[in-house]
Amino acid sequence: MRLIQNMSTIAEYPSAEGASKRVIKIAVIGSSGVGKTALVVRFLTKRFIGDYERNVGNLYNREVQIDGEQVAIQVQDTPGVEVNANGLSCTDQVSRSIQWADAVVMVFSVTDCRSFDLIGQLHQLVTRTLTDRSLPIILVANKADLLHVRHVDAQEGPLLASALGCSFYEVSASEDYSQVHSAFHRLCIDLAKQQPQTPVNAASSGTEKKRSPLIPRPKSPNMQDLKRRFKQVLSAKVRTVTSV
Ligand SMILES: Nc1nc2c(ncn2[C@@H]2O[C@H](COP(=O)(O)OP(=O)(O)OP(=O)(O)O)[C@@H](O)[C@H]2O)c(=O)[nH]1
Repeated sequence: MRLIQNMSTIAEYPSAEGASKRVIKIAVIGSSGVGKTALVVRFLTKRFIGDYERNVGNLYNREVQIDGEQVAIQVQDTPGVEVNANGLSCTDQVSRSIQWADAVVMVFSVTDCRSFDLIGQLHQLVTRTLTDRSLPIILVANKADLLHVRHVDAQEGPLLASALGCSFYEVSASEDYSQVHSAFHRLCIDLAKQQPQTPVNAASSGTEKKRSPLIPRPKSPNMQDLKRRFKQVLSAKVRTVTSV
């Protein structure tokens, strides 16, 4: 897989106001060649780059606007899962990504029945991996532009998604940015609503907390004394002037 030059890798996301940015972590899983990398890059850069090397698992970082708020998105592009004699391949790496993620995007290609047939097992892998929590999962059917080599009927995707309790999106990473954007964007909106924003000062900076303006600063006794004496001198002068 080719690394995209204009994507930033950001470790922390402090904003100017001192509050940490929301970080949304998404794992993208599916068979090899279904267009996982193409989808991730399309969502994050708006560009379709058709020629990728086989993905071994790359993490993409990007800041995007969600409902007017600047949000840091991290997307883990996982290696393509295949069925082999021992079951599913790459399950360790994919399971780690699922554990790390706040949401999972399961992808199949409408041109590849095997990628569609694998979705049930991938969904089981997600639920087996997450024994203590559940997370939002969406099902994405990619390569909708390839009508002449379509092998998965249009109604099969939505049926499977509703059986698994997922939202469903049919998209073409190559032809339609808006479809890809709306699938990921919807997921990000739902996640952003779920996650509370934590102030960076309290959580990680180690710097002293800002004093609340409601709590009065303790006054220096010397300053108070000086002010009192200054007032006394002034009122004595006023008395002197009026008595003349
Ligand atoms: N026509 C068409 N081709 C696509 C689309 N999305 C991806 N492709 C092509 O499908 C091939 C595989 O895309 P990748 O994004 O590398 O797929 P992947 O799932 O990341 O594959 P692995 O890295 O092997 O796991 C590439 O040649 C892409 O150009 C699409 O929406 N339409």
